[in-house]
Amino acid sequence: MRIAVAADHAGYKLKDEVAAWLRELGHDVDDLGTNGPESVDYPEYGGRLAKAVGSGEAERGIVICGSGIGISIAVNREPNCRCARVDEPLSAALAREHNDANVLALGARLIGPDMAKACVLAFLGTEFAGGRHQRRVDQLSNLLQDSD
Ligand SMILES: O=C(CO)[C@H](O)[C@H](O)[C@H](O)COP(=O)(O)O
Repeated sequence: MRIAVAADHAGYKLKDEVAAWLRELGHDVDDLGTNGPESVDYPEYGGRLAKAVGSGEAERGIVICGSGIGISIAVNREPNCRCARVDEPLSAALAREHNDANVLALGARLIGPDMAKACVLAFLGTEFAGGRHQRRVDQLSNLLQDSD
């Protein structure tokens, strides 16, 4: 699967670890930065990733900041992205099964690499259930159209 990853300074180390692990698992990973500890702003990196996933360039995205909150808000500004911030695997699976989330947000100051990887595995390994959930996801898209 082609997966884009992005983080701010608080998340880049965890992002690097998750990206290397995803490559070992055989995924194609596009690393959209940041790549060091210098302070940067999460809207820029969330915005880059949102473009990559929203345009279809990447099938899924993973974003990481200190809490996962700011960068998830940034990604959710893109109409074609549904970003879920989670800190345990059941929420990651439900974000796929019920919400067809295509971007996962993690907080590097809140969870460690093992929990992050468990969340990512659940996110990548769970299918959208469709049915009544499709109707609700369609309603989310309609909310954005109505606000134009
Ligand atoms: O957006 C956030 C909080 O909602 C992220 O955790 C950021 O990484 C955090 O705000 C960055 O904080 P810093 O004090 O500038 O390192």
